[in-house]
Amino acid sequence: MSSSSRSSGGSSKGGRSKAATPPRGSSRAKSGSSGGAKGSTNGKPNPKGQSEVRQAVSGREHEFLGLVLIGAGIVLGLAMYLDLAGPLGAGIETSIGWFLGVGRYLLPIVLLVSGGALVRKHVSSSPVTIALGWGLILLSVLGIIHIVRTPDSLTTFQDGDDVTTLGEGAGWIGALVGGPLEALLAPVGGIVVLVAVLVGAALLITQTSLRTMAESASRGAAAVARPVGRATKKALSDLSTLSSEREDGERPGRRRQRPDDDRPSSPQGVHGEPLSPALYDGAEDDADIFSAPKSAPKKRRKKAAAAAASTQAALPIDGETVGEWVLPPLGHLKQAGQQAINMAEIERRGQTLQESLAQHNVDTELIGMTVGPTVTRYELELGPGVKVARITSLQKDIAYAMAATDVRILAPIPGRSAIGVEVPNHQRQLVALGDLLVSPEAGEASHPLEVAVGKDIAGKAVFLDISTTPHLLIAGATGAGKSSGINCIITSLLMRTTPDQVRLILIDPKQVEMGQYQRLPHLLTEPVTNPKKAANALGWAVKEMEKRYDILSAVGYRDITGYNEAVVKGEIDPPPGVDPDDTPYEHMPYIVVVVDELNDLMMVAARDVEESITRIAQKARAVGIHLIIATQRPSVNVITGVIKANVPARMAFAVSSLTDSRVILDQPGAEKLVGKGDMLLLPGNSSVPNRIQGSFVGEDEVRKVVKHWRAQAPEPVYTQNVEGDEEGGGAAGAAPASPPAQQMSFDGGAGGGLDVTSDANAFSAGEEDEDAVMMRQAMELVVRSQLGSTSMLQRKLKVGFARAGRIMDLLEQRGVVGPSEGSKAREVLMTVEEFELLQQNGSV
Ligand SMILES: Nc1ncnc2c1ncn2[C@@H]1O[C@H](COP(=O)(O)OP(=O)(O)OP(=O)(O)O)[C@@H](O)[C@H]1O
Repeated sequence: MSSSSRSSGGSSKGGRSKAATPPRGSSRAKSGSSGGAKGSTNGKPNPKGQSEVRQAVSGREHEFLGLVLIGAGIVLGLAMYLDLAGPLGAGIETSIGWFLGVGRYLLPIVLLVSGGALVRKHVSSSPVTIALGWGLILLSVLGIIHIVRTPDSLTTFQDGDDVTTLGEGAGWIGALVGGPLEALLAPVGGIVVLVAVLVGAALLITQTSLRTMAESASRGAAAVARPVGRATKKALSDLSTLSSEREDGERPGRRRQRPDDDRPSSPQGVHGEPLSPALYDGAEDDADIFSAPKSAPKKRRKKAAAAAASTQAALPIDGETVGEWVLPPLGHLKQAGQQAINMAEIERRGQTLQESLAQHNVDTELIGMTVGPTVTRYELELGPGVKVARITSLQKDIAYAMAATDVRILAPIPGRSAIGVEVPNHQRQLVALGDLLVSPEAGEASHPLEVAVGKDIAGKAVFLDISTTPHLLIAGATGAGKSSGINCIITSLLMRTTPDQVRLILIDPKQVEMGQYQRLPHLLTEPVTNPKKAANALGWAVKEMEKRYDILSAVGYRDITGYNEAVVKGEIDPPPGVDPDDTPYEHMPYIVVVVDELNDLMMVAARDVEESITRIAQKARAVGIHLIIATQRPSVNVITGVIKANVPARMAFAVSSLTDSRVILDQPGAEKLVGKGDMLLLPGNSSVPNRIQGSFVGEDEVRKVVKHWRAQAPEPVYTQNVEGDEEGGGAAGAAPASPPAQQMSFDGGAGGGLDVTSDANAFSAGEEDEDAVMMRQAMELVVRSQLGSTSMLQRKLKVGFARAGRIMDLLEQRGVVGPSEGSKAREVLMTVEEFELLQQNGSV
């Protein structure tokens, strides 16, 4: 939304250049007028005073205009609603009434809302667009009122009483708009046209797409409809109860007795106790609004998935429900919204650039300007015979003339006959992660691993698909914005994906950056801070990669996408000799390994770390394991040739030297960046870096998102031995602490324990007692919650996904749950009563 308006406000490509590029003459004229600010006069009276006023107001015009509108709205409101604005107010009301009829009562509200929006800068359009939009809304509303309230509208022009009629209808304006339309298209046709204009005007003001508006409208309608529906349902059921009580004399008594009734026909348990399963621990209470499956559904054989869906639908949050999880609502993230751009100053600087080049005898023409959040790119066309190198040699002079610390020159802009000069803006715009996630580009991002990165120079939101990247190297000097960038990537993943889709390993030798993500259900292990253990974690990822390859090759799939689709469709064909009942082929989530400060790892275990990174980088893409590695020391010791060769995508934040830029990007540029999230992004499939202002997410926002996830899974279930121990070594091939295959396997549903060569029976002799207890617990959990969900078992029993999957299979064999339904929860076939009967018989 904002991106489009900004790029139109600035400039971008064809039309943009025309709109934003002042013709030489006109720019000069503007420059001349603002030149007064520099003290140059042209003999006209008092130019200095004028320019001082203009400077004082410059960039804050919207505030002043907003205040005027608010003032007018208050005065009109006093006159119209309270009759408190004296004779002048009454006179104004009468005159406005002639024109607008009853529509006048809307006017104070429109003025207050527009004024407030202007003052708060919550506008995504120019004042002209807003005025036009509101004007059209007013006209169409008046037209509609006229058609609805004043059927004989056209006759009203002819007799004296009709002035009053118009005043009570939609006024002269309503008559002028609605009358002809009604006469030409009949009332219905006229109303259709006016409603279309109304919607078009709303789109103009909000700068949203029709789709987004329709979605917001349907969300709003749903929010209203839900309580209304519930109230109606309750009223209807009350009515039916009353009528059935009248019909059946015995029933009333029975209903009244229900709380004491021994037969549990409601969500209450036996003896009227609320059905909170004994095995649900106290942590459940922390889950507050999210502990959905607390009350058991009434009916036997009710689909568990439907139960989950219904309980989740009742959650008082707006986040989307995906499987058993609810994504965090967008409201957890702040939005910076549209920020003011001082176009006069931008144009003046463009003129300065052109003039300073002319002073060095370089003939150029300013053909476009693109105002980004951090820098403005001026596009220059060279005069005949002027060499490109002339501009690059004047880099320092240009920076001097523009009073900028440094400028970056694109000579030429790739694919165009133009030179780009990127000059830092005097006033930067904050790019909030929330802005990116509500942008149209976010709607287009469909892959779980598409993460929000920032805004490009045209103000367009940029998403990076880590699945295709497939590994990312982030480098930059200290304070340049690496950690903020990583936080945005992680938070973006947390906002858009569930733990069933993406799992994380966070490696944080700096110890301060990732503590906030502790106890997230997405984590495979708690954030690793010990460099030795971090090397082990990388070694674990290599083993997991190999294991996944084994599984894929055993069942004949080339990559995780095809495999996961087959799992969902139930089309996995196990190899000969493997019993599919014993070996549950589970959905494999993506695994993203984030390393914040590679240097600290390289100092401890350079060889092991390099070997692991290289092996993952070479092969892991197909099995859904991706690396994001950051370092503030972009030296060749840290980013070795081997790592560079295997990690093609680069995110370069500001660095201190050209050499550092070459190490990261294999080209200069990063040394010209201005810090605080200003970056060059090489997505891996191109050698032309894209300049982007990285997004920012505050600690409080991250806390809210993390809290949201923790509430859904109060007890983190970490995979054992991901980090091994300090002595365990971290070599890719060496198993840290040599855990048994069962424990080493990935527990997050990735087919861990799906080692087709291992004994698939989860319950070996030595574990029998423990397993019997666990089976009992699992059965009770599933029956009491009526939710046949493997990941619920995983969470509640604190076991890996593979183990939970096997327990579920045994529950199926015992007739407690139905067969697997892909990613959906299984049907629960046993009722609480049946379970309790079994308990009483001692069969469980
Ligand atoms: N995208 C951004 N937008 C606005 N400000 C930012 C952005 N990124 C970083 N900053 C500012 O820069 C400061 C330093 O950023 P950050 O901690 O991410 O740097 P870093 O490169 O990780 O540094 P170090 O390597 O020392 O940890 C932040 O506290 C923040 O104020």
